[in-house]
Amino acid sequence: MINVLLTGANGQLGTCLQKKVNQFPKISLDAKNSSELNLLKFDEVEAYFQNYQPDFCVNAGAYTQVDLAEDEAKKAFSINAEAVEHLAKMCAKYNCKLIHISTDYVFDGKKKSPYLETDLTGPINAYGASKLIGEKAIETHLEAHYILRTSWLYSDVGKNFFTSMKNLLNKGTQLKIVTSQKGCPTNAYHLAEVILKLIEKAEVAYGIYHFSNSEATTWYAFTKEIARLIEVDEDLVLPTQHYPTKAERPENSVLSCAKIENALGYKIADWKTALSELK
Ligand SMILES: NC(=O)C1=CN([C@@H]2O[C@H](COP(=O)(O)OP(=O)(O)OC[C@H]3O[C@@H](n4cnc5c(N)ncnc54)[C@H](OP(=O)(O)O)[C@@H]3O)[C@@H](O)[C@H]2O)C=CC1
Ligand SMILES: Cc1cn([C@H]2C[C@H](O)[C@@H](COP(=O)(O)OP(=O)(O)O[C@H]3O[C@@H](C)C(=O)[C@@H](O)[C@H]3O)O2)c(=O)[nH]c1=O
Repeated sequence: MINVLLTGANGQLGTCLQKKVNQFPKISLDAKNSSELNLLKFDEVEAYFQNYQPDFCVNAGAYTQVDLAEDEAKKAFSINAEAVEHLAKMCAKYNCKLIHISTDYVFDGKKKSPYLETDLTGPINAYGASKLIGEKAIETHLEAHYILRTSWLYSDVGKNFFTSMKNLLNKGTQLKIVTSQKGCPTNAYHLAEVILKLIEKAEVAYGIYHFSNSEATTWYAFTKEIARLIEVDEDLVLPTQHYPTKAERPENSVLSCAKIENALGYKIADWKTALSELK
């Protein structure tokens, strides 16, 4: 068996991983939520590694509130950077491979084509900056790492863009949604599957990988498709060039995902197909 520690287990991705893992009989997942294993309690994290010596750690724990991070930067950095640095050190000390999740928001969004893993980063908000420092800490302290950058993650679990829009549309709320940001929505179950395949496959080269569903869209077109799928009036979704938010978002969030497709021999689904699975 491959013994895997899952941190942040009650979040969106953590929940999807727990629902998917039964399709991977060689993987034994020890799922810990934030109260069972708080990444900020460094002694308790070390005690876990000392006692259980997992083969892999999947870190699904993070501070993910993009706008609030502008006012709570200290908190965002402590979870997304300092706790991640400690986790990487523990993985190095106890010979554990780390799969860590990062974001399209490490880029400034000015590039005119999809972002490659090797492209220059340049976050334009506090959340993105905190996630980038987390990435750098892993690269500094641990060779045996996979950093999976993903974008626009959604599912039927908890509060995310898909569930929020679906709830509002079902109540007949008129929505104004931005057309000025481009990206690829990612079904969190697909990301969970890729993570589990990565663990199972074992010989994939360490480093940074991008993963999202394919075909670029906008938040507006994504929301229109949600409306179509749940069979509410699509005219409830109106386009807007600007939607005021505390944090700035990158204009281009599209990630090039060929590296992971080739490494895993995995055919990435397009975002509309992936979305239709959640109907
Ligand atoms: N959501 C998105 O659109 C995207 C997410 N990502 C990245 O993907 C990963 C998963 O995101 P997602 O599942 O959506 O996020 P969620 O916000 O749904 O889940 C994050 C989880 O982290 C937990 N957590 C927070 N602080 C700690 C801590 N100190 N110790 C342990 N756990 C903690 C939270 O627990 P609690 O609620 O109890 O605090 C929560 O369960 C994150 O790394 C995120 O940055 C990347 C791109 C897009
Ligand atoms: C609610 C709402 C948002 N918007 C805009 C605001 C923003 O520019 C865009 C996306 O909305 P949100 O704020 O919900 O999404 P946001 O929190 O920016 O989502 C991000 O989360 C983090 C964790 C990531 O890592 C990113 O990949 C990305 O998924 O849509 C509208 O245009 N109309 C609306 O009614």
